[in-house]
Amino acid sequence: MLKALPENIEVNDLIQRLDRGPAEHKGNAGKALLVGGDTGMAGALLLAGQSCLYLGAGWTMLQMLDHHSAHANSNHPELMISQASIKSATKLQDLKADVLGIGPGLGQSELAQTYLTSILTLPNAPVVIDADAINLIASSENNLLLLKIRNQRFPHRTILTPHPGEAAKLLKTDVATIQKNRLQAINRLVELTQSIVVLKGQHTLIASPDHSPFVCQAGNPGMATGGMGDILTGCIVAIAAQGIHHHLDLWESSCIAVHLHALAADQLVKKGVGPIGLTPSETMIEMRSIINQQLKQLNASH
Ligand SMILES: NC(=O)C1=CN([C@@H]2O[C@H](COP(=O)(O)OP(=O)(O)OC[C@H]3O[C@@H](n4cnc5c(N)ncnc54)[C@H](OP(=O)(O)O)[C@@H]3O)[C@@H](O)[C@H]2O)[C@@H](O)CC1
Ligand SMILES: Nc1ncnc2c1ncn2[C@@H]1O[C@H](COP(=O)(O)OP(=O)(O)O)[C@@H](O)[C@H]1O
Repeated sequence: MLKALPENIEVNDLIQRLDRGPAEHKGNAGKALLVGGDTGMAGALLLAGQSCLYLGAGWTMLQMLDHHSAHANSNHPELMISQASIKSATKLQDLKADVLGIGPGLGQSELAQTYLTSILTLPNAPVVIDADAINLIASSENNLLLLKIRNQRFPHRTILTPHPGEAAKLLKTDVATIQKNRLQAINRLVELTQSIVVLKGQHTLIASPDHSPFVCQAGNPGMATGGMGDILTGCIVAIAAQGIHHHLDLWESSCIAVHLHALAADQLVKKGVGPIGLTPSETMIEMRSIINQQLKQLNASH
């Protein structure tokens, strides 16, 4: 039988490591960089960025491909948004982000490919690969090779978060085949990519070359709305960025994020916010509430 996520990973114990000491500063919460948001999909990158902000990253920087949207966002002036260009792709090294995420609304342009290559060849920093960045890997043997080389050199520092459509592209099959045997699919995805993998959809699975699959029993069909995956990406990046100083690796950060994301959606449905019309924007705020409530409870019990 599959192990369930909250019990076996002891998510609460992991969340406790995010507790902030009185003298902590933003450097302790980590520098996050997200890349995506091509024309017509700027919202995907903004959602990932806002989620990263609400889940506690010290700095959230966005490299936006759509030049019309690459400017300060008055609803969220905290986000440091700049225009993506071939020049900045090569400058990623200088930015020294603690954790990077690529994919939300990225598209599959030449510039998107340039960023993916730059990020896959960056040393050390944990990387979250989502959406079109996964599609780019699925459609290029060279990208898959770069991913495998990265995993050989820096194991446990890359995660892919495919939904069943993206998983089908990676495995050169169809969505029905993925859904018929999700366990087999995630095992094949881990074997193919040598990465941590989150296979999204009802009963999200998470596995890695060192961890057999766990299932997330939380979550509901209210989550079937555009942008819901983008906020998961932002959340993983935020928690992994804090994890650098708070001793959480990418696997642990991803388990927390998957659990929080689904739990938040379930809590909102219980309150009558959804399933119909549940939004990613509401879900990320609920995720923030849950994490802070849990920290408060854990502190009170010690
Ligand atoms: N506000 C914005 O700017 C937004 C921008 N966005 C950005 O748009 C880009 C393209 O993303 P997208 O959503 O348009 O289509 P995409 O993900 O390629 O394929 C969808 C197909 O995959 C499948 N499938 C998916 N889930 C499944 C499941 N659980 N269970 C079963 N099947 C499932 C399903 O295939 P079907 O079954 O229909 O054959 C479905 O039709 C991407 O970069 C993203 O970040 C979005 O984030 C939205 C908000
Ligand atoms: N029926 C469902 N039950 C549980 N979770 C769901 C369901 N439908 C969607 N989700 C979750 O919502 C998110 C959707 O992500 P994704 O398809 O990548 O959306 P987008 O690309 O629009 O951001 C995933 O985390 C997925 O697990």
